[in-house]
Amino acid sequence: MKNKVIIITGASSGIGKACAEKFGAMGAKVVLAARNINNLNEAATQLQKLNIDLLAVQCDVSKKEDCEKLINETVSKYGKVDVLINNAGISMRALFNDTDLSVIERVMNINFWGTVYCTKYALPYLLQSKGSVVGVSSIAGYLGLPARTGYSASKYAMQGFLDALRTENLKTGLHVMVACPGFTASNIRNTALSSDGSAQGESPRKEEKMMTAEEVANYIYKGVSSRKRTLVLTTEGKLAVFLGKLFPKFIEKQVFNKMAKEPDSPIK
Ligand SMILES: NC(=O)c1ccc[n+]([C@@H]2O[C@H](COP(=O)([O-])OP(=O)(O)OC[C@H]3O[C@@H](n4cnc5c(N)ncnc54)[C@H](O)[C@@H]3O)[C@@H](O)[C@H]2O)c1
Repeated sequence: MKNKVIIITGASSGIGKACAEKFGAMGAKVVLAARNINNLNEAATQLQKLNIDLLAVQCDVSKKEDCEKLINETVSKYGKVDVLINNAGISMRALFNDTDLSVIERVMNINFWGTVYCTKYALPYLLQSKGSVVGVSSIAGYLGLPARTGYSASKYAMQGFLDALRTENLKTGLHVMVACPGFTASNIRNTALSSDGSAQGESPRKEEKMMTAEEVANYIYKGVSSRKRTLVLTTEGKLAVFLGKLFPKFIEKQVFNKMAKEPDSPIK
């Protein structure tokens, strides 16, 4: 990764920040993209202390013009793009029947459209470098998770988009990877949207028992380096994806029962 230029969206926390640290530590030039300027500056300061060569760009991935600016500023500073990691994401927890449509739209705008916009503007440069596009998806992109209709829809859509892009580019040298972490300790469950669009403000799970963002970043780093097609990161996840294809009704029941047991679950 020495001197490769890596753009990471949602890079001020969790998996995105851990990826920035990992790729930066391996000699890459890292472009941090995040919405909140204070969080972005804080992450940039921490990474600069590790002597990582970086550019910080304020970017709300749900806005086309921000994504275009992100790619333009990257190319102005570094002259190329080698890897784009579409990591920015938001979740939700509410039954569809109770959920305001604006919640589903917001989740789609960030998780799906954010990926499409960034990829669109970066693609000419990625084709030149025969680089990599990564989508940080989820098991929710393989299985329809209850109380996560918008989240599952956004990750299925992201995966469909990236799978089609990969097929379209079989002869161009572009590498496309879908990474599906299992439960990973982060803010994603705290910031998940409720039925009215407010943040949940708490996690229904024991975060300390989950994979760490650093572990996920190591897998993503290895996946990009060896140009893997997909990464499903936990044994439980691998099993669920595999069995979900063979025995969909059985897996639906398992998923329902498991998620109905979460302390604040709306599923009955
Ligand atoms: N943590 C998990 O259990 C888990 C599991 C599977 C997949 N994922 C996926 O991993 C990715 C990273 O999530 P995380 O777990 O590190 O949580 P996180 O909340 O720490 O990271 C998400 C990042 O995206 C940013 N973001 C949200 N909306 C944005 C926008 N409009 N523009 C730019 N940035 C925006 C957030 O500010 C945050 O920095 C997400 O796409 C998530 O869906 C997480």
